[in-house]
Amino acid sequence: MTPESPGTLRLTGVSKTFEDGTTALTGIDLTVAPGELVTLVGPSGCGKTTILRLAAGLIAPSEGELTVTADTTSFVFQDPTLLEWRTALRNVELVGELRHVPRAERRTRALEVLDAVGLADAAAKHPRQLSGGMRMRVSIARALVAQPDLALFDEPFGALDEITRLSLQTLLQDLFARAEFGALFITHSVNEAVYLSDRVLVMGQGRIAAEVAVPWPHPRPPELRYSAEFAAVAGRVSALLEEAS
Ligand SMILES: Nc1ncnc2c1ncn2[C@@H]1O[C@H](COP(=O)(O)OP(=O)(O)OP(=O)(O)O)[C@@H](O)[C@H]1O
Repeated sequence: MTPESPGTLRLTGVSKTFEDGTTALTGIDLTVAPGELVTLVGPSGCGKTTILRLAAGLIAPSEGELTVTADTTSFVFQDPTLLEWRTALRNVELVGELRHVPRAERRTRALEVLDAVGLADAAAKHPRQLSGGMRMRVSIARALVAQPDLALFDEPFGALDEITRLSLQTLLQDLFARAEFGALFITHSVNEAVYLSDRVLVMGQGRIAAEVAVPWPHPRPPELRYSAEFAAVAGRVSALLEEAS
């Protein structure tokens, strides 16, 4: 068997039953290839977060095999979890500090990434001085400054208003097109899943019920979301979601 390239996540026949007897997942087969963005959509309680927690190594499968071949894995959650007493810049720099990257180098890199997420002018601000969308941009910058080959996103835009959400979707897939990290992304929004990902996995209760390939290369223009071809793919995902629920 050849070794997997960095950025690969693979679950084979994975099941998860918690200590209280709840079976959250049964027979999950899932692969995220290097540089591929895969989304999971499904009704509340179908097991999306459990898959992400398995991938993050926070919990172990009850059955089956899970392999993560990544030098660096980053996480982005719905709550940006920033340190309130540090500026945006110093929140992003923290990753380099923990890795003992020399000060000048980590500062330069953090400024570059803040610029990439459109926050160059807000580097000196504290989290309380930032809007919800700006805080999420800092959280994304903190994830990307580590130069991950795999990134795990647990509904990062779920708490944001529609306009902010659309602009962060555009930003994320631009960053994705440039950095080419592999990603597993959870969302409740079918449009978000189709716009961002290469493949949408539709979940039913504890299992993957269907898969839809999304044909367009990254970066994708924001207007794609208003086209007939986009509506056709999103419609297919919605129908499968209804069937699986
Ligand atoms: N630690 C735990 N102990 C027992 N049961 C759990 C635990 N964590 C999750 N579950 C159960 O596993 C199932 C799947 O939960 P999970 O959080 O993965 O769903 P989800 O699809 O992410 O839901 P949502 O969209 O609402 O976030 C649910 O029935 C949940 O109650």
